[in-house]
Amino acid sequence: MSLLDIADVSVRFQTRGKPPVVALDDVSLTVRPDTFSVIVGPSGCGKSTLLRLVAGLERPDDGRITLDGRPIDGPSRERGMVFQSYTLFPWLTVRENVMFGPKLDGMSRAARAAIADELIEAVHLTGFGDAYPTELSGGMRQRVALARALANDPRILLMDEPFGALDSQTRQVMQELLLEIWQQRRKTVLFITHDIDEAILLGDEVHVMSARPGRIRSSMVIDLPRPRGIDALTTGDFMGWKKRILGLMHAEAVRVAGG
Ligand SMILES: Nc1ncnc2c1ncn2[C@@H]1O[C@H](COP(=O)(O)OP(=O)(O)OP(=O)(O)O)[C@@H](O)[C@H]1O
Repeated sequence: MSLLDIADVSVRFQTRGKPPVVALDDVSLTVRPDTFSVIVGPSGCGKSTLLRLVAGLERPDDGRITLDGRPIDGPSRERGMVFQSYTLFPWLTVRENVMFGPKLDGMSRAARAAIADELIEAVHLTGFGDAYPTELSGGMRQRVALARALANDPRILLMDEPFGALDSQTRQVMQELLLEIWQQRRKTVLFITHDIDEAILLGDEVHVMSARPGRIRSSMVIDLPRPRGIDALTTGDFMGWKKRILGLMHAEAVRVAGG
């Protein structure tokens, strides 16, 4: 049983005076409810394009995408987004940013304040509710973005390289936080990264994409035990998965380089 169904999807971008860019070529994948799925692939393979389709920000040229059996025909807060460059509303405080969706839904002040308190605590930002985004570090802003997406109680969380702009230490802290939140809430997540460690650490399923035109090259179920933490990175099983995915990515890089 799948929640998200991506079936035979292709995307071509028209470019002036040149042949169209085939960003995605016949991509199919399914995401089961309450699972964490990761798409990993080289730069330019179409990862962001795929996520933008699911977000409803773009439409496929061929194929179809359904959530709960219903076609996706535009953005909706049932699909929460956390992107690398996702900007918070700078004129709103942390608390107001988190409460933004529930307020649009007409939720009472008390109910949305309760949601904001709970989520601000869940992302370890207790005490920062009245701060403005400009007063926060990059990692803290991404925590707010995550809390804001969760406040809408989305059917699926779409994350496009959300930690890509962070330094490696902050990135690990964010990965642990996301693992903790996922363990507690079991949201369905579709996460994009080009970082193999991140993909294995977070994912129940990892889909490896080929270089352009983007296709799903291989899909695997990562059976590392949960709950997971950063210490999983050094286990033998982790290394086994890493070797396998590195091999796939390397073969792809060689193919593209014409080797
Ligand atoms: N609007 C557009 N017009 C023309 N080409 C585009 C457009 N958007 C994306 N592309 C091209 O489609 C391909 C896939 O882009 P996409 O951003 O989805 O890749 P990606 O895997 O997310 O890359 P990265 O990891 O570098 O962010 C790239 O070659 C890109 O240049």
